Amino acid sequence: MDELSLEVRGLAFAYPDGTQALFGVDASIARGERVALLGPNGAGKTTFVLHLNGILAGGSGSVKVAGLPVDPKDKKSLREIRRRVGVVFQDPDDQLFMPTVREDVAFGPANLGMRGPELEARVTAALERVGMGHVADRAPQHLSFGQRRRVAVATVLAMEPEILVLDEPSSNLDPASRRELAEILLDLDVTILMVTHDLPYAAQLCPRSMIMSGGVIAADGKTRDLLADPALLAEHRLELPYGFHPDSLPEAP
Ligand SMILES: Nc1ncnc2c1ncn2[C@@H]1O[C@H](COP(=O)(O)OP(=O)(O)OP(=O)(O)O)[C@@H](O)[C@H]1O
Repeated sequence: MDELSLEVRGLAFAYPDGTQALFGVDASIARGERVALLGPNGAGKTTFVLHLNGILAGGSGSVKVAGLPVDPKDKKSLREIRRRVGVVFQDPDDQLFMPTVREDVAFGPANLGMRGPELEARVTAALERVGMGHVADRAPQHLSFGQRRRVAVATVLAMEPEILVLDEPSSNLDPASRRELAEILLDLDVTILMVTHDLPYAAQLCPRSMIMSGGVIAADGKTRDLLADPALLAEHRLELPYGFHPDSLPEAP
């Protein structure tokens, strides 16, 4: 098995209207790393993430997930790529559409052909990892936003992904739900790429961060070092919350 969960080389992409969003992105993430992807609005973060499972393609460069190239023309390998790259979207309602939580979490593995006790065990394990076993028989739309986000994480974990990609995981969460999700994520034994504008969350969860700006990776290093560099932050329109000092946090584990 490849030691890299993700390897991106020279990724460039323009939308059909001609907007060039990525200008040659190079990025590698080792298995088991937790990395934050930071950057101002319009930097190209979403465009980048949509290339990781082949939703966007057609530019130049390459993306490999655990050594397997993302090739949208190869339907069989794309299926495997979509199992390996688990994307948790910002809005859980984009991810939850079945009558019960259990069916939502079972949907992906069932699609891969899993049935019976094996499927049940997979669903139970995924829900337990996010502390949501007790809502398995409830309707997703009757859960709180924070609960729905956790269930959305479970739907992805049920696929046993190589890399968990989280788009703004802390958005719309109250402080307690935000902290509880951080504890859950820190406990997972999976490679994580987290797109976020929440710099303290990046500092808490991700030892390493990449700053995307103007369609390239403008900086890549220890989260604490990047956040302690006011000139770098200002250059890329990143701002720490009022009163927040990166030195006040222990380094992410
Ligand atoms: N469907 C589209 N068609 C044309 N241009 C697009 C499209 N989607 C995004 N863009 C452009 O591509 C660039 C990168 O946008 P992208 O959404 O990837 O940035 P982002 O870093 O995710 O921003 P945000 O933090 O606001 O989510 C921007 O210039 C944006 O206007």
